[in-house]
Amino acid sequence: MRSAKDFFAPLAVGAPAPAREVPARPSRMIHFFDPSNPKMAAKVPDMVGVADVLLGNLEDAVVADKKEAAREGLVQIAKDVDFGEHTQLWTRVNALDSPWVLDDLTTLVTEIGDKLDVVMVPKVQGPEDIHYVDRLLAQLEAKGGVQRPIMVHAILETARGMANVEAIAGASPRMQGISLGPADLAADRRMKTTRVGGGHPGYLVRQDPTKGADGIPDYQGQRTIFQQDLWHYTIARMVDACAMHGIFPFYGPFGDIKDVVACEDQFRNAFLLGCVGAWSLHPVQIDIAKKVFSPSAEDVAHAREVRDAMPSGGGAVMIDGKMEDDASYKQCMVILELAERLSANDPELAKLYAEA
Ligand SMILES: CC(C)(COP(=O)(O)OP(=O)(O)OC[C@H]1O[C@@H](n2cnc3c(N)ncnc32)[C@H](O)[C@@H]1OP(=O)(O)O)[C@@H](O)C(=O)NCCC(=O)NCCSC(=O)C[C@H](O)C(=O)O
Ligand SMILES: [Mg+2]
Repeated sequence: MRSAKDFFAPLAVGAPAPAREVPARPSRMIHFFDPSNPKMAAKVPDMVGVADVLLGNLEDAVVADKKEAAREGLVQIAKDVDFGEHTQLWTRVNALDSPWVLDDLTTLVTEIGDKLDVVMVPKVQGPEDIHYVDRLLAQLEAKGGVQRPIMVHAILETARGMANVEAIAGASPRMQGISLGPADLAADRRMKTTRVGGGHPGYLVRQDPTKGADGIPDYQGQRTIFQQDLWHYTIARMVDACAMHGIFPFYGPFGDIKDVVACEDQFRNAFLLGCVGAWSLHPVQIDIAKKVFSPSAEDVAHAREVRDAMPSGGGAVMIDGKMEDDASYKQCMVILELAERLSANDPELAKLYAEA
């Protein structure tokens, strides 16, 4: 076991010291692009300032014979594009049991380490996977002369990873956050779904049958059905693990690109449960995430009203017929801090909130 005293010591001589706090930068959407796809790659410069996070994906969705092209493409994009102050550059490397990941990490950290904010690691099974990446990143940072520590983001997409989620969240000061990977997790759990995220019409609760005049339930009569959220338990547990360790939880992909309504619902459920962002797979999902993961003007106005009515943050007051106290004050402060952080990057939001 590592001593708590050593937790913030670099894991290689010459590597930058680990971050003591996770940088709280707006990350409402992690926008995936395939760096080996010339059309997508060409769009990256125009997405700077539009997406909070641009992620060069090297793993699933990139076929085996394009793995090297994707890696080299990402290096070129990172060298050519100025990502500015408000857009982060992330990558998703190949899985730790794949033949590509060692070259992914070696190439990316030594060639573009100073431009990479976060490395997303898929199919993380336990804290041992994070320890491996942590040490390797430190060695490569030292070798490449990288000046600030690259953060690590784990994807929760195996039953074992799920069982170890708290240990994964706390495995290293590099841990920036965790995303739900619903497609791989469903397969690993042997769930009987075939989708990439979202709900399922078969996962439902049905209203009780009404009784006829004879008191006998009418099993064949009209009954409302309520579709349930397949991901509630998983997201809630991931959110708790992240909150416990001061890192950020994210919903992952929503594969039905055309169903922008259900995508917005899925993202909003995650936002309300505590997630700070979601993945966008197609440009159309960027605006959905931006809308959902930014607090509404009404919520910001209400949060301000509560804060102003309780300057000490304590006591109990009535606002619009509802009791507000220390606990609702704290929730309001979560909304206000997020609004402030987003406003610093987004003048339109700043104006909206100022006028709220
Ligand atoms: C889903 C897509 C395959 C759809 O692509 P396409 O059919 O080309 O869509 P459009 O015709 O509507 O595209 C219009 C133009 O926009 C460009 N485009 C599309 N997607 C992107 C993008 N992500 N970034 C930038 N530009 C994009 C197209 O090239 C078109 O350009 P033009 O012709 O010049 O107008 C495609 O969107 C896609 O491949 N998306 C990414 C998929 C991905 O990354 N998947 C992996 C993440 S999900 C996952 O791994 C599962 C998870 O791990 C889990 O286990 O749950
Ligand atoms: Mg996956």
